[in-house]
Amino acid sequence: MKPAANSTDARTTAIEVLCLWATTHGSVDLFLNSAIEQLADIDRGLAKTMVYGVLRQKEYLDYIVRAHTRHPLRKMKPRTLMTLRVGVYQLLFLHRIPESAAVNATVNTLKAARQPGWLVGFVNGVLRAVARSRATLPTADQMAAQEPPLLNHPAWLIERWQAQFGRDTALAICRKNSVEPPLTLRVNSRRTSHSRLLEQLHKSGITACSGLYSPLSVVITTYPGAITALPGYEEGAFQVQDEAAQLASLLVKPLPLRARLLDGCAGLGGKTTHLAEMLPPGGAVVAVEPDSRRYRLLRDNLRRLGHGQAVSAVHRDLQTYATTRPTLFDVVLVDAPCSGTGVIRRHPDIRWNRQPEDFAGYQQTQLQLLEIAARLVKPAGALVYATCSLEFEENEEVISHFQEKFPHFQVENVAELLPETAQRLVTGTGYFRSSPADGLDGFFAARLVNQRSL
Ligand SMILES: C[S@@+](CC[C@H](N)C(=O)[O-])C[C@H]1O[C@@H](n2cnc3c(N)ncnc32)[C@H](O)[C@@H]1O
Repeated sequence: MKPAANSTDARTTAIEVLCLWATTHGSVDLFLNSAIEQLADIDRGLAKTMVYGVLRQKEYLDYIVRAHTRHPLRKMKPRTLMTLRVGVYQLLFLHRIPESAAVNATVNTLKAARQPGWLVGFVNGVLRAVARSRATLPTADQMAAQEPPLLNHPAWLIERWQAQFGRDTALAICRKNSVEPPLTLRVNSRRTSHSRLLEQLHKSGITACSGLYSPLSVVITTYPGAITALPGYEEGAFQVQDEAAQLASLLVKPLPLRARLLDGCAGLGGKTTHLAEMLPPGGAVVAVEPDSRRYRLLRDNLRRLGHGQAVSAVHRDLQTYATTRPTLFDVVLVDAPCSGTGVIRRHPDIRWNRQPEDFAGYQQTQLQLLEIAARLVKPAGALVYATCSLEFEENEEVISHFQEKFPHFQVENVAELLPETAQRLVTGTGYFRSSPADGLDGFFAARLVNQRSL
């Protein structure tokens, strides 16, 4: 059977992206975003599903490949190994794809790449053998539950999490990271209401419900299409954002009338736009982002969500912005660059890209940003520090090092700022800490108040 040209494109794209990732260990999202541009919507979704799926199940897929060939995986070229992984992933996880299409279309990518006949025959043979035995193969869930469990994470990271959180939580995090997370939206309360957005989604046949933790959240369990095709997208009715990130932004409250806020690491504006929605009358937000691609997307988001007036976007780094000596702010948010170990379920390459020695470097950057930000906070104002990392070095340790130099910034317990449903995510010290084990992205956030009086 000859596969449709488009489905071959999705597989070729997935394999090319995975090969590029394997040789550079760069961000798979950046590779994917540029590679899928020329694909049709349906193929974009399939290419992304295969790339993310292979990264989430890499060790399990390798276990299955190993069981069907005597050829050592470490001696295979990246294209061979990635083609096998993409093929096995389709056979064992994408049940909507017929077996013959999964095998033939995957093998055809090798022919299109002018690979030698013996290699095409080898990959074809392995995939057909997996297809024949698939009813009797152990599932990924069974392998994750056996002793020792196969968890699709590097051993050093599992050990690190076991030391920090205990064995049960570490294993729960790994298991959650191997499953596709839901798509979560934050309602733009300036444009629509929670119930209206839910109704709009239901009318379009999309199953959605309220989240468990954040009152503004709408959770869509399965949606294979493009975000831009969701009803309400163009009108700015929502922002895609995990519930944990939505809760972290609540730490900027309470805000005085005409409050001035600084988002010191704005990124694409996930939190900037939330801050704009919380602003009291006469308030304003300054959003700083040095990366050109992110800055452009930040501007797009501000326009789409209708915050062009209230937010001034600044294309600089925080250090340079601070040298302009701006008027001091009521609240400064530092949502710092970090290892991202809390968002591995959404960015599955992170688990394979990080190394144990990376955390010290992140800590240094985070402390530097926090110290610059602290000098921009008004007396009696607040500094909110957040990361999407699970690591102690990037969170609690950053706060304690910061306080050694800035003892007039005192940690404030954030329990009162969070909804009842999120109280269990407040630590004994008064920080906000979520984990994939709770069904959320892993976030840390702290609120520090400048005790110097006016
Ligand atoms: C964790 S992301 C921010 C995510 C964003 N707040 C959101 O909610 O969507 C950190 C951001 O900090 C930016 N960044 C890196 N170095 C910076 C610096 N020196 N000053 C300001 N921002 C910086 C990065 O480009 C990145 O966009």
